[in-house]
Amino acid sequence: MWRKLRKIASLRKIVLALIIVSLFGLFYSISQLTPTTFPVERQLPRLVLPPASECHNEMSNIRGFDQPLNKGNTSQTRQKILVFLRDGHTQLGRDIVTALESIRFKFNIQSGEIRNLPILIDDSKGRYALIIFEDIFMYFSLHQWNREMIDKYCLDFDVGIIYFLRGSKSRSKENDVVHNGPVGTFPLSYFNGVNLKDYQLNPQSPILRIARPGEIWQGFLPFSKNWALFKSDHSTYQPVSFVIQAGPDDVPQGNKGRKSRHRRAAVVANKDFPDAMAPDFSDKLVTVVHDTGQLDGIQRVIFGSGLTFWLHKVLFLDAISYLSHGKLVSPLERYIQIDIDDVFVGTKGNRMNADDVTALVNFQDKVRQTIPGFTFQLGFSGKFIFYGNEKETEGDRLFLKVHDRFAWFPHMWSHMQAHWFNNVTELCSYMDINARFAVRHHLNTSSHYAVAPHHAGVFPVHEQLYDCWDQIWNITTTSTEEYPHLRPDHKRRGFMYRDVKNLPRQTCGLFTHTMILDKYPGGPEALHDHINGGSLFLSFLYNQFNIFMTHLSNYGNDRLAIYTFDHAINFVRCWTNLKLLQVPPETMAKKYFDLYPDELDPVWLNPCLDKRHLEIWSTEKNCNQLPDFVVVGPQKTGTTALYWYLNMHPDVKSNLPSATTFEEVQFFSGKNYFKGLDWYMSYFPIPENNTILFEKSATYFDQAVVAKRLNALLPKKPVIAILLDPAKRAYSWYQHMRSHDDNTALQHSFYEVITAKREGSPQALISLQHRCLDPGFYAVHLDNWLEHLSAKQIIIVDGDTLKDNPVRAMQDLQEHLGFKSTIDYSKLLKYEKKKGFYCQILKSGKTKCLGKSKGRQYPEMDDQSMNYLRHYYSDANRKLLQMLQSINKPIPLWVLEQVNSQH
Ligand SMILES: Nc1ncnc2c1ncn2[C@@H]1O[C@H](COP(=O)(O)OS(=O)(=O)O)[C@@H](OP(=O)(O)O)[C@H]1O
Repeated sequence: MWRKLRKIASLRKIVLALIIVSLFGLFYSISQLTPTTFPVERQLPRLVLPPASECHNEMSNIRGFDQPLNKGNTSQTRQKILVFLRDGHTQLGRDIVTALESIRFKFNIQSGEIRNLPILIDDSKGRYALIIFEDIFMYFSLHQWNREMIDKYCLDFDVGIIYFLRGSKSRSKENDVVHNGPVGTFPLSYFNGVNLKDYQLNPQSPILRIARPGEIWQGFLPFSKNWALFKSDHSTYQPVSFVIQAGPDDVPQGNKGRKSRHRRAAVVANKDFPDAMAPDFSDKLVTVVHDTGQLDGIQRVIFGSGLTFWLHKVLFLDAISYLSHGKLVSPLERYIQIDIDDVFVGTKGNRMNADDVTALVNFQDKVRQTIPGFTFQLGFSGKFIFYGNEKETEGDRLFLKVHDRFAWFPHMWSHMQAHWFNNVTELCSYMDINARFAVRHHLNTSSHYAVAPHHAGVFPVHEQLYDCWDQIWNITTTSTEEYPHLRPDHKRRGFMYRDVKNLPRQTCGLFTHTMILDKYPGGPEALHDHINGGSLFLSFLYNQFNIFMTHLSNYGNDRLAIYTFDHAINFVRCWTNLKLLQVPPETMAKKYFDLYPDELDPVWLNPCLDKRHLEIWSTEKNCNQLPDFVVVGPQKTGTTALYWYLNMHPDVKSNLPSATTFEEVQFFSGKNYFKGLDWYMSYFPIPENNTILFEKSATYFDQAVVAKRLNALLPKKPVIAILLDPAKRAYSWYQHMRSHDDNTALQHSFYEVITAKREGSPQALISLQHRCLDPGFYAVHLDNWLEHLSAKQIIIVDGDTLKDNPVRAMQDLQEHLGFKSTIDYSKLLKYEKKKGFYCQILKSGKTKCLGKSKGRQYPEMDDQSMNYLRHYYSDANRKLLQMLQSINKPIPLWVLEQVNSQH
């Protein structure tokens, strides 16, 4: 009995103990439910793809972030690179340019044989902070005098040089030819013809900044037989990276028949190449070398191959930063935002179920360990909630339950594209339904960020989208990959329109139709390449701000998006010192435009010239409603007369008049540009067949920004500039201001105006002087036009001929413009003695002249002013003559006279 009782008692104890243990366990589990874990609602997650493994180099970050750069004097050089490229378009040349454009370093290219060096110094400042030679032998084949000039420049301005020396491919057409020999006159030799593997960075190299040593890029390095390997006895040379010789087994098999062409590489014994460079790495070969400048004071980095291998792209940026002493440096911070589009959208079977939502939350928590505060931005279209199958409906419910784990941004109520709506009220009402959906479900949309389905409406601009974004959501930030164009992707940029900041969005390689890794376009290898040093990695490398767009379906199925970003973030972490960060979209936009203020102003493009843009442009719009040519001025050269004459042609139609600036739209030059393309197009009629549209705004010619803008919107279209003796033009402007009762012009003689000292004179006087004199530096302005337009596009009209013989001027012009039918202006124009100018012959036989404000009556210019201006413009006119001759343009008689009179 006692025994029984004892047994029962001990059983009770066990049960009690079990209860206590379970309670402890429960308590422990609850206590562990910190925000970084998430209660898993359903077991059996669908994740089949393995997570990324840890880096090998956790302890090896010797210098950590922001290691000090090569110290040197940077105050005497500009932030620009001089690049010497070989003739023709080589892959390496393109890679260099793409890398520089991607990281947005400014550069000047000199290509082909170098006879004369470009100007290196102006105003005693070095024009370049770094020099790059695509081929080191270009440098050695320079005339000694030029080479010495470059060396002296580098010494005087503390400027470094990057060279590329590629093996057989760079210098000979033969493949697999073993070359070896000295590297020019440097105490350095090279050889190639060896298959290589296992790329490794030298942790001791001071060049490394973005590149983080410690990992080994294992395996065979494709095309490495062409890589040059360096040897030297001199301690000025230090290795930046190492490789080792691959054995025959390391060569990839059956790789598109490549193997058959491989000759067995002769084993290169290290002793054959006495080497002071890498005593501790005796089995290693050096393919990127740093000349520390011990010999001649010039620091150099020499790449033994091109930039095809991804790590060389990283080292290239590091070499630029190091050799320019940090003058050309990209910050280490990389801001990341990952948008998930189409939340609640998607066909049955392609949406996320509850497990996927859980996996997403858990992944977000994991990313937060690397990127503090990382939060996915979810773009929703409320209409389709609960449209999935049962499990997906559960997923939707869980999304709503854990809504506060994410940031939310509006997409469109039913994933509609903004440009389908020309009626703004209708568009806004759809947005409003989505807004009410967000309120109902407490979705946090406080980021003032939105993304338009298919980018529609953002660029090309659909005003209605901006209206409704403002009205319904108070949107301040968006992102698109369509500005200025989708491709090339490294040239995507940001812009601001109607106070909405548009950030460039990057492509991450996940598509709506890609569901699983096995079916990834190009196979899983393609995605892995993309992550491991390929385009996704390069996006992190080159862009300080990365907004990636992904889709809901990529987080269901095999959760390819989680896999992709897990591995991509890990790869960046392991191989670079880049610091991954996240800030809210508005803050990101602010940071972006603080860094790239030049991008704030949009540049309008013709939507019809980009297929993708045309697809997301309202069908009610018509690109034919744009001018076929533009008269650009300058002011007071007879532009109104020309405008009037052109309008007399039955096929030619000008823009409609403006309420404020009359016959001129003045779009490209001032504030009107920010009113957008629709505004500009509204000034043109929809042309009939054969109609030729044109615009004239005399303010365009001398405003530097116009050429770029005009050519962006109207590429290849002709522009017409009228050149009149700049002295006469200046005087005409002065008289124009007097007749407009301008106080300064009334109070000062012309001579006083043009000779006023720029220091100490009243602002109004200086301003009047500028407007009189500056447009007359025709060569300077033309030079700017020629930077953006071809010489063929520019038509020069002689202002004197236009005034004194408009019949001839108009005949010439019609021919230049290639009009199908030309008209005879002698039947339309007649010199009117009383007016002193040509006037239009009316049907009645009477004449009609331009109004009083054109062809004014005023006294002739005084001799003193005339002599002053002759001298003032003498250089400018001589340059104009040279420029017109060099671009094969007819020379106005007055230019010849002015220049000849100087002799
Ligand atoms: N046919 C005809 N009728 C009237 N005026 C003519 C004509 N042809 C050329 N000109 C010259 O045009 C000068 C005015 O130039 P713009 O029209 O370019 O001036 S503006 O910039 O638009 O204000 C104007 O300058 P002013 O003489 O100073 O008034 C004229 O010299």
